[in-house]
Amino acid sequence: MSSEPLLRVENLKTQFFTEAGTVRAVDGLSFEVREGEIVGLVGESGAGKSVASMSIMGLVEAPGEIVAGEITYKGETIFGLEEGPDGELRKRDDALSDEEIRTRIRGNEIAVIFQDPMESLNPVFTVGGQLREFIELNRGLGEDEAKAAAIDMLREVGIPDPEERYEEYPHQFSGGMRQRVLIAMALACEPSLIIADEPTTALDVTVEGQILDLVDDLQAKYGTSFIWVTHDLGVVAEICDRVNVMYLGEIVEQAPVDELFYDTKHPYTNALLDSIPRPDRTVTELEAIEGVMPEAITPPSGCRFHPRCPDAREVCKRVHPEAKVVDDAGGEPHRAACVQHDAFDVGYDESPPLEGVAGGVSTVRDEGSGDSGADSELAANPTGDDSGGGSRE
Ligand SMILES: Nc1ncnc2c1ncn2[C@@H]1O[C@H](COP(=O)(O)OP(=O)(O)OP(=O)(O)O)[C@@H](O)[C@H]1O
Ligand code: NI
Repeated sequence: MSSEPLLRVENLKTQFFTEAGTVRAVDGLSFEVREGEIVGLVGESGAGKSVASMSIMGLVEAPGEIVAGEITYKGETIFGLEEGPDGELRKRDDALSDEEIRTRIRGNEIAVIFQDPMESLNPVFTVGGQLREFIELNRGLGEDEAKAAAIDMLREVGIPDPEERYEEYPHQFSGGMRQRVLIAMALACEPSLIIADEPTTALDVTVEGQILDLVDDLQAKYGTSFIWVTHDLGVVAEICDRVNVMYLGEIVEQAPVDELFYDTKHPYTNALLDSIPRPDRTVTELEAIEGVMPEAITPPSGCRFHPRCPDAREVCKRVHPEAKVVDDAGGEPHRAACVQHDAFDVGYDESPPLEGVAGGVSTVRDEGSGDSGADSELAANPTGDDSGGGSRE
């Protein structure tokens, strides 16, 4: 690869030290974002998408901690660990300080948009006032200039009558309009990267579609890169260039968006695809993925998806696969963490199918079967019982 990516995340591990145990929320994440790209982070609730986003922003709070990995942004190390003289982990000398991240990176270089605009907007101040103040602080503009810039931004994100709306309070805006305000705020400092954490999840589909179109337009105009966090592959299809599918803190598949949809390499991605609405299927045919995602405190041995995987074999209980290149998609690596691919060579083909788990059961349940015995069994005891002999690292 000739040019350095905008953001590079390598082997990132973020854990929460709770009374119940250590939550391995992000467990060895590696991906990159190139200039002008929209990169998806997709997976079910609890996959670690938000914790990954917070880690990149330097916003992980106790009892959470980044325990491994390196994050590089524009060639600069914004996070990195090394072993100190007593073997303890400490921040590397060349990594930015918290102060530098707060003043130089957050907002100016990397901005974030969260799902709930009411958490980011103060209900007692006008929308315009908040946007103006943000621009004043971050761009060093005077009050009048900042106000003009704020009104321009409101217009830019498609808010009608921006001069009048400037004087209104957040509760006077609809959900979609509030989300547009947050996009305006994120764009206001012309950051190179915006991390959007499910910003359209709470909106109805029509409004969601409008916001996605807006982001597409703004992305083309400003060349801003995005990390788009979502549980919805439909959203991914609409705006992402490349996708990372996450399961229990790990990336299980990584590919350009068309490759992911048309040449899916991981059974979990397949299951996610089966669970999105499609015009050719009725609602009763549409099914959620069987079972529930296990807790990140005690992830299953071997492949973490094996207790829910229709393709699982004995070997999947033992071998923990790291995502490997399984296909070359026109010069773009297509990675998957599944031992059924030749790249793994651990004897998947000879390994007997697993009994008592999802092996051989279709991901799409029969209509009306509801919570049948078989399904509940799949959901039960997802951690399995063989903790010995695993090559989990
Ligand atoms: N403050 C915390 N303390 C303990 N565990 C936490 C904390 N924050 C997150 N976790 C755990 O980290 C894991 C990953 O959570 P995260 O919020 O990143 O998931 P997510 O993929 O963003 O899910 P969602 O789609 O629900 O937003 C989960 O198991 C969650 O319970
Ligand atoms: Ni989240």
